[in-house]
Amino acid sequence: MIDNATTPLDLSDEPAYLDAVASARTAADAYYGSGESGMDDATYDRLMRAITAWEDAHPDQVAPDSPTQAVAAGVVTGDVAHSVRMLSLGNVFSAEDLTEWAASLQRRLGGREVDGWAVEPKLDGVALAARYQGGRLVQLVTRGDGSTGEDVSHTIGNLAGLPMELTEPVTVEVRGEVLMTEAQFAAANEARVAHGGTPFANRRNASSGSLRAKDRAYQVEQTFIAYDALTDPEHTSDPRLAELTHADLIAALAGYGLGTTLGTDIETRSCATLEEVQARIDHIGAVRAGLDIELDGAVVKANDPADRAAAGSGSRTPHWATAYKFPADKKITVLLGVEWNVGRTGIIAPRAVLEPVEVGGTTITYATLHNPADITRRDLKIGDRVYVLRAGEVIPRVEGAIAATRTGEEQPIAFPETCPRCGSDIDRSQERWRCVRGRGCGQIESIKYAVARDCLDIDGLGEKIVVQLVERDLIEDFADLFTLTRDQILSLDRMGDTSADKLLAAIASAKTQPLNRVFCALGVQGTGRSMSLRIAAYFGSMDAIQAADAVALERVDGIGGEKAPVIVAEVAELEAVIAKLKAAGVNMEQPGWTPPAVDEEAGDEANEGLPLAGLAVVVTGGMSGPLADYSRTEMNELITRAGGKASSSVSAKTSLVVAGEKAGSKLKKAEGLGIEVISPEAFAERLADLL
Ligand SMILES: NC(=O)c1ccc[n+]([C@@H]2O[C@H](COP(=O)([O-])OP(=O)(O)OC[C@H]3O[C@@H](n4cnc5c(N)ncnc54)[C@H](O)[C@@H]3O)[C@@H](O)[C@H]2O)c1
Ligand SMILES: [Zn+2]
Repeated sequence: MIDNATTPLDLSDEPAYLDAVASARTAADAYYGSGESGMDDATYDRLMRAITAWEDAHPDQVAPDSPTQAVAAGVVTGDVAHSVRMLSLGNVFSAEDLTEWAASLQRRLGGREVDGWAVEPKLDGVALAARYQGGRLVQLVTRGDGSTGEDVSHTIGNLAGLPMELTEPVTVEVRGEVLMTEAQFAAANEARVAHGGTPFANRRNASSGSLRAKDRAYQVEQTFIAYDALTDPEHTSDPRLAELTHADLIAALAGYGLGTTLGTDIETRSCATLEEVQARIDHIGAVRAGLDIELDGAVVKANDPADRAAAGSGSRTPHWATAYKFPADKKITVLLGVEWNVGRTGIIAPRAVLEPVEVGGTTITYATLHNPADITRRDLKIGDRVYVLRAGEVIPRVEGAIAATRTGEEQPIAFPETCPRCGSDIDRSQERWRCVRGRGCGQIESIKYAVARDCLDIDGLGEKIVVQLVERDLIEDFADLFTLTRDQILSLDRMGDTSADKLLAAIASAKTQPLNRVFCALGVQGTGRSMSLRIAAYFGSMDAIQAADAVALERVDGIGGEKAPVIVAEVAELEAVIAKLKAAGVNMEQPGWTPPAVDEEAGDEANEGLPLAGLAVVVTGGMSGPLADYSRTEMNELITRAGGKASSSVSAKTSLVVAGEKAGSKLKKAEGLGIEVISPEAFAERLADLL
C-alpha cells in the first residue's frame, strides 16, 4: 500500500503554490503557537516538501511568508537572545537521499571525505537550551525562532536529566530535547484535568504546553536528553569540549550528570562508513516501537568538530547534520464510535471505531482505549479528531483528542450500564471494568462454539449438557472436556450408560481433529472456519502459530496489519487453554502440511540460485577462520552478493545468525526465537564460491 505521506504533492502553478503556503502557514501558526494543529506531521511534512520543490524550481517567486524561510516558520519569538542560533534540521527519507546528502556535504568540504559520522535518535519533543554557570543550572530557554527564545527557567527542577548541579563546576550551555515518557504524559494529563483543564492531544503538545505554562499550581515532570553543547571557549569553561567528536561530547555531557541516550539501546554511536550509518539507522528504527520515549527519525551528524566547522550552517539548518525521518506512526482521524467488548476473563474493554486512516502502510479502523477511566481522563468525545498511534506491530491506540478543532457537535461516549454480553452487573471497583461473572461470562457460548460443527464437531454435546457441566464446575473451558471422567458424565441429569459412552467416544475422537478445527475452537477474534484453515495450512502446528509474531501472521492471506497483532495477543492469552489441550493429547498438527514457499518479501527473483537467496542474515561477534579479516561492512557486502539481506538486529524475520567469538545479546535472542545459528567457519563454507 502507498503511504500517502511520502507520495509527492505536485504543485502545478503559482496559485497552487500560494495555496499550499497558506495551508502550511495556518498549520504552523497553530502548531508552534497554541500547539494544537489540526494537521498531522506527516501531512505537514508532505506539504513542506512540495513547497520546497516548487521554490527550488522558482527561486525568484518564493513567497516572503513561506514557512521554509525561518526556523519554526518564524511563528514564535522570545526575549532571550541565543548566543549561537538554535537551528532546525534538514530531512532525508531514504538511503538514496542520505547518500546524496553525504555527497553534498563532501562537496562543501572541498571534496574531502567526511571524517566519520555520529548517529543518534531524533527525539520527538521540544528543543531546549540549558545554561550552567560554575556547575549550577541558571537558565532554561526554548528554541523560539532560533535567534531568540522564551525563558522557561520556572521549570528548573522538573526536568529529569537536567540536575541543579553538575558533577563539576563547569560553565556550559547544553542543548537537547524535552519530552515525556508514557507515564509522565499520563501524570501530566491527570494533573491538568484535576485542575480543570483539557487533556493534551499528544505527548509533544504536552511537553511544549507544560514547558511554557507559567504560574502553574502544579508540577509536571518531564525528561531532558542532551544532543549538543556550545563548545567554543567563548561559551564554556571546559576547553576539552571543542576538541571532541560528537559521540565523545555526548559522553562528556553524560559525565557531567546530564541526561543523554548513553547506555541505552539507541545511544549516540560513531560510524565509520555510510553503510554503518545506515545499519545504525535501521537498528534505531527497529527498536523504536518498544521505547518509552518517542522518536521520529535518526539524526546523522559529522562526528569531527573540524568537519562541522568547515561545513557551517544555512539560515534554517546546519549543513553538517540531517534527520533521517521514519515513516509516521501517528496520524489524525475521526473517532466515529466506541464498542465495548467482553474478553475471556470478563474484562469489558472499550474499542474506538475510527474513520479509516493509513498508518505505516496499514489501514486502521479500530484502536484500543484502555479502560473507561482512561476515556474520561483523555476527555474523548464521539466526533473528535484524535491522534492514533501505531507503534510497530502492536495494536493501535488513541492518544488524545484535538480540543481546538471541536465544533460543538461532538457527543459524549456512552458507558455500558450492564455487561454487554450477558447483561450481568459490572464490577467497577478496578480501573478495568469486569462482568461480575468473570470467566463465567460468555463461557457457555464459547464452549458451544468450540464443540459445534465448524470446530471440534462433538456429537451429543448440546446446550443443556454444556450448561450442566459449567454450572456443576466440571469444566471451565472446552479444553476441560478432554479430561472428563465417565463418572462425571454419568452424574449429569438423565444421562444413561449408553449416552455417556457415546459422548465419551465423541470427545475422544475430537482429539484427532486437524489443527484448523482445533484452532478454530479457540475462538480467536477474526478467525472463523476458513481463516483458521488458512492459518493452520500456513503454520502447520500450534507451536508455530504460538511462536508467530504479527509480521509472520501477515503472511497469511487475508490477515492485514490491523488483524495480526490482535490474533497474536489473543493466542498469547489462550496459552493456558492450549497447554491443557496439549496435555490431554489433542492433535496440534495440520495433516499433510508442507512448509510455505520462501517469504516473498525477502525473495528477490534476481537472486534466485544464490546461496543466501531470500534469507535475512545477522552477523554478530568476532569473525574467525577464512572470514577473520572481514570488517562488518565487508560481511554485509558478502551477504548481499550471496543474495541475502544483511541486517543489524535479530527479529522473527531473521533467517540466519552468524555468531562468532564473544557473541552476546543477539545470539541469545536468536536462540530464544529458534533461529538457525552458525559459526563463521560454517558460513564461509556455504559461501565458498564467493570468497
Ligand atoms: N502538524 C503541524 O501542523 C506542524 C506544523 C509545523 C511543524 N510541524 C512539525 O514540526 C517539525 C518541524 O519542525 P522543526 O523545525 O522543529 O524541525 P524538526 O523537529 O524536524 O527538526 C529539528 C529539531 O529536531 C530536534 N532534535 C531531536 N533530536 C535531535 C538530535 N539528536 N540532534 C539535533 N536535533 C534534534 C531539535 O529540537 C531540533 O530543533 C516536523 O516534524 C513537522 O511535521 C508540524
Ligand atoms: Zn457478562
